Amino acid sequence: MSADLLELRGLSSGYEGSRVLWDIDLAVAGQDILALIGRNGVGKTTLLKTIVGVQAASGGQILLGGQDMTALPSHRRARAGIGYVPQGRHIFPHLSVAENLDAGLSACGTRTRGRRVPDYIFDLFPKLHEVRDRKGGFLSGGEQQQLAIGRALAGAPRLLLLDEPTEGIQPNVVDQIEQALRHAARELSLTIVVVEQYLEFVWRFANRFAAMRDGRIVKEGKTSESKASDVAAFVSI
Ligand SMILES: Nc1ncnc2c1ncn2[C@@H]1O[C@H](COP(=O)(O)OP(=O)(O)OP(=O)(O)O)[C@@H](O)[C@H]1O
Repeated sequence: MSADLLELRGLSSGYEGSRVLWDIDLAVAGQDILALIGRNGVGKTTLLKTIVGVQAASGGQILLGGQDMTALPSHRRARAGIGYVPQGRHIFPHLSVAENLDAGLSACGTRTRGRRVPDYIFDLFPKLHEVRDRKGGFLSGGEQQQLAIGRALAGAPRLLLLDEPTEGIQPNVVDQIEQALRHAARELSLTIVVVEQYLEFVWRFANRFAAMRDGRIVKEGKTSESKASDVAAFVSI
């Protein structure tokens, strides 16, 4: 069993006047794929944003490989190896695919050291190579998702945070994305935390799950030791 890559200790966070996360303790071992599940509004996105530093923690600690990230700004966390694919993808619509990927390198400071977008991004997502000169805004939803993942992987993160990667994507493209992520996880020794409502995908892709309710983690386990139907109550209304 590898040591924990990500550790959250008593993590709290929220927005002006409303606390959303309450004393979250979570340990994610190196190369684990952990799915965060839960109904709309329980705080899954807020948890990812707090880990990545887009949202400030109001208490507790975030450790990556034992190093305290809690007080670091998000660009320093990106340099330390945290990659993030936000919900809704947030690609730059007026920039080309190649420029979007370049932005992923800049975000983690590697562009300044003269690196180019690594070839493995195009090996993982051959479609991105085909459309490398096309503006991001002209891509299909599935292509945009591949681009958002490629952009996050361009900086060779250790930890990849994915927010609902299958949302609004047709099943055959979900399969392609799943295969590419699996391949990337293996080749790049990635640890992944994925927010996902689509339990079939979770049970194929993740080896662990953590279910959230009202800003707290209320159930955790291995996907191999439980059934998707056991946790369906945490995602359906
Ligand atoms: N920018 C914001 N300002 C104020 N409140 C917010 C903000 N973003 C989210 N919230 C609130 O925080 C709570 C948790 O939202 P969050 O998006 O983290 O939930 P979620 O589990 O990811 O839901 P979903 O599955 O719908 O994305 C909700 O009550 C939401 O209304």
